Amino acid sequence: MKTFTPTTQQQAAIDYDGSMVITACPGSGKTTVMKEKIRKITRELPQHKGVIAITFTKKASQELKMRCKHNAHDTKQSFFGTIDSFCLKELILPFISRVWGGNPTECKVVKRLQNPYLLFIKEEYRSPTVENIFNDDGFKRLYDSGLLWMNSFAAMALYILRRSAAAERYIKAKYSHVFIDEYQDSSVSQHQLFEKLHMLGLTATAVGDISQSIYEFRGGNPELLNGLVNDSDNFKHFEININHRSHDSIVNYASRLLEPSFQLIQCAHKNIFRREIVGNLKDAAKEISNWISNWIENGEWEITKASDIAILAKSEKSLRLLTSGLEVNYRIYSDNPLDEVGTDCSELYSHLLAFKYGAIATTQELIEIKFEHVLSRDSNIASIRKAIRVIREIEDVEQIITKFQELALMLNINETAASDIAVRTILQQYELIKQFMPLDESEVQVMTLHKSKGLEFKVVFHFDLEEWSFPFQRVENNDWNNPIYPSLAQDTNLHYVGITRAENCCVLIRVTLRQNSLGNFTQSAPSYFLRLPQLEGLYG
Ligand SMILES: Nc1ncnc2c1ncn2[C@@H]1O[C@H](COP(=O)(O)OP(=O)(O)OP(=O)(O)O)[C@@H](O)[C@H]1O
Repeated sequence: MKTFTPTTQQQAAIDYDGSMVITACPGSGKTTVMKEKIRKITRELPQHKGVIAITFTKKASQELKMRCKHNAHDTKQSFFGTIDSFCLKELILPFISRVWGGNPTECKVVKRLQNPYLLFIKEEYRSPTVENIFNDDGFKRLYDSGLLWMNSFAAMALYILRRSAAAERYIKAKYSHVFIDEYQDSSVSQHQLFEKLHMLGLTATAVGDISQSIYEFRGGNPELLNGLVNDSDNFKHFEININHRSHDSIVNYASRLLEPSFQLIQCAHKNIFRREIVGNLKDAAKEISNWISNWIENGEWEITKASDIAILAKSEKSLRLLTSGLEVNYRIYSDNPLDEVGTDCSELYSHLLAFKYGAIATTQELIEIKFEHVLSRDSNIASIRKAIRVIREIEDVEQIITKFQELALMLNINETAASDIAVRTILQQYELIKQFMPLDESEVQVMTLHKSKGLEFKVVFHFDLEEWSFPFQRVENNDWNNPIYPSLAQDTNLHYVGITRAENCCVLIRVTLRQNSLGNFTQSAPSYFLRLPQLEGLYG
């Protein structure tokens, strides 16, 4: 991490006390600004109050929490977590029984709805809104059947705030501020919840970057961030637009990708390169393995360890082919069989594996992530701790699964079959087990472009830059000569996110042989992204 003296832009955003919206380019220090603001605010708050700090991923929230608490700083009653965990822990579990009766702690949290439950609701909402909850009694039927559907959490939280004065009083009494990071990926209901919290009197801060919007397919809507920028009566707009992370030549390239008339920054060197490698992704991996080994050995690009280097690609399939040819130590962050199950049970099991293999370091950390709400209704903490600790001591696969099932039962999860099978698969493959171990600095980091969001590396290798690989293409009406790019704007943002992860060097790679959907290798053409005229002359 570089030493941090706030710039004038950053300082202005840190100092402003009212509600605000911060738009920030990659590497501009928005996470650091949020941290400084939270530390400043919590210093002044009485012991019984805190701020709500919402981030897009759990990893980001752990990072923000750690940075806010640095040097034993007391964040008081502050909440750090994702929007879903905020809605669940602070509104749904404590208050839903006041509006719908029943006992929410008996309910199961599910990520995906399957039949017959899918039939309870009028349509398969991508991201339900509070209006949907008012107009579709299927949501209450789901709850009455013991299900809490994650996709509906923000809308349900809003529904509770509209119907329960006690919930409103609780939030107003406990929290003074709300922060939401990565606002460009917020859904309509998350946006409405943010506005509701603001209306309740909380000072509200939204932080985001339209150009880093990459989750529209999941209901994210970047226009909501623009809406706040234009709402100058309620939100003062601050822009932080200096990229402190990437070499100026990388900033030039990335900025021109989005804005062909971007005024270039003068720089003596070009640290962004295009390379064409003959062969397929496996051949390319062999070739870059040599470059990587040499660069690590000679400390090129200020690399001090292998984990300073990232290999990014659009698809998981490409990553699998790539890693089959890599001749350096690496860690792949791919979707594992538990991610594919996608239930509350699979999520619990992922955390249990992370504890077993060390990515979650302590029993306390695991309890805070997964068991907190159980403890509030049943303080049998000693037996939970004991059950958790045993996980690290056993090696037999079936014994491990039995222990996982016991812990699942403590969270009212009875259906474990699909996750049991996934754990069996993971425990048979060292590469999958590795995902649950703490970061090893001797490993190059391999992941999809989506997973790289928010991260930074000294060197980035960006693959999949062939036509048909990235951006996504589709043929309509059998017109093979004029395929269309149906998600060009989001794909351009994703390419931008990938490039701007790099601090000192970014290598854009096209392989000459591309694997098609049938698994065959065919001659490739350069990606649309490599043919943009505004990028000519900007790479080495
Ligand atoms: N004023 C500054 N001076 C020097 N370095 C800075 C400054 N502000 C931020 N940085 C550094 O720039 C890098 C990017 O900061 P940070 O991760 O907070 O940016 P971000 O806006 O959250 O990025 P992104 O949106 O791309 O994830 C970090 O290494 C950080 O230490």
